[in-house]
Amino acid sequence: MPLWVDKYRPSSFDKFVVHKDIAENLKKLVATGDFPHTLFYGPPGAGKKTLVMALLRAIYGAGVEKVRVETKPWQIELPSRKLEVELTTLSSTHHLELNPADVGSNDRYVVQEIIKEMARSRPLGVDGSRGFKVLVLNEVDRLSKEAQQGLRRTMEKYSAACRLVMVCSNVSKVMEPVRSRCLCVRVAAPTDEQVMEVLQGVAKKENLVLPGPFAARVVDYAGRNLRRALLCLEVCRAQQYPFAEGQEPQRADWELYIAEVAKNIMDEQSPKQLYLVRGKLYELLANCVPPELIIRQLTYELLKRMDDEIKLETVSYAAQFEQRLQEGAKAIFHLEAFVARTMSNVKAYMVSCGLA
Ligand SMILES: Nc1ncnc2c1ncn2[C@@H]1O[C@H](COP(=O)(O)OP(=O)(O)OP(=O)(O)O)[C@@H](O)[C@H]1O
Repeated sequence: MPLWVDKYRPSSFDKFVVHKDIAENLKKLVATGDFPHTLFYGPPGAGKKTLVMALLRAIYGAGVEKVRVETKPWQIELPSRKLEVELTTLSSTHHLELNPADVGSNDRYVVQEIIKEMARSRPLGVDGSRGFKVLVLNEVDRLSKEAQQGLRRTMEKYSAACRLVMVCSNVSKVMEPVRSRCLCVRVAAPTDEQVMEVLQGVAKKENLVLPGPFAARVVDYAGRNLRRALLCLEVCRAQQYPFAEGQEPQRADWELYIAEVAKNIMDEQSPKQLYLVRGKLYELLANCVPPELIIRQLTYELLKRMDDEIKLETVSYAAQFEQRLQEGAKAIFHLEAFVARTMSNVKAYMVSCGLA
């Protein structure tokens, strides 16, 4: 049984509930018979992947949905040595999808090699004209600078044989020369009203009665992330149905853990407490919670617990340390520095109020 997020993903542009305007424009673009390299960017759960899938379907028809998942080694000839990297790809006869950042520092070779290989096997159109294949690259914001430079060169060289469709959440980490060679499509987070509309649509198709106050709580919990909203609704459905008006969405374990870290920071500000919090941050990282998500969620939980006077400063430091996180290598340094700075601010504020 597919999850609701997959089951109710609109497959064609006409069925879109949100981003109808983008869908309409892409539809017109495809109708011209060609389209440029495209870069979709926007926050998690905003609907980027759904747009990419609908775009592929609009170009090639339902055939693109018959995909093969393969993990195969790629042999890459370098001037000095032979390199072998293993990469998982998802492909149909018309397109290939991959996550080049998964191969770490070898990403630059992978990007060039795969595009070259694709260009070699250029498909024929139904009328005998030479068609093009689409290469979908996910998380291009995680690609190294060298890989992005390679991408830019290959994009130009093979533009007749293949089109790139790139997806990322942080567009500022994609270099300007790549961005300027693409049609950049901003996929904004849906509004709370739109998330509600999607939830109501799914509830209707599943024949569920969705009480207003409960639905509003799910929307609030989702924080304008459609995937989160749908997953939450499905979990709640499994836990208790009929839904109760006062039913609370179940929060994930990592979220509860971060809430506990925020509580630790607000309870005591000392080197000993910082040491305790460091252990918990390591635990989160070891469980593959992305550092950017940790800092964002931690800030959110801290704001709930602190006085208005220090909120602005906390947000400003969170932004500063998040940027260092993006630029630096060791996430734990920046996370811990943010915690130490917050503890220091909270302590100074309490002293100034005569509370400590
Ligand atoms: N336009 C839409 N109308 C209705 N539902 C949508 C729409 N776009 C997305 N959804 C629903 O939201 C879910 C999440 O969307 P999607 O996977 O496209 O997000 P994303 O931006 O690619 O997220 P991430 O960056 O985290 O991978 C989809 O599985 C689908 O069910």
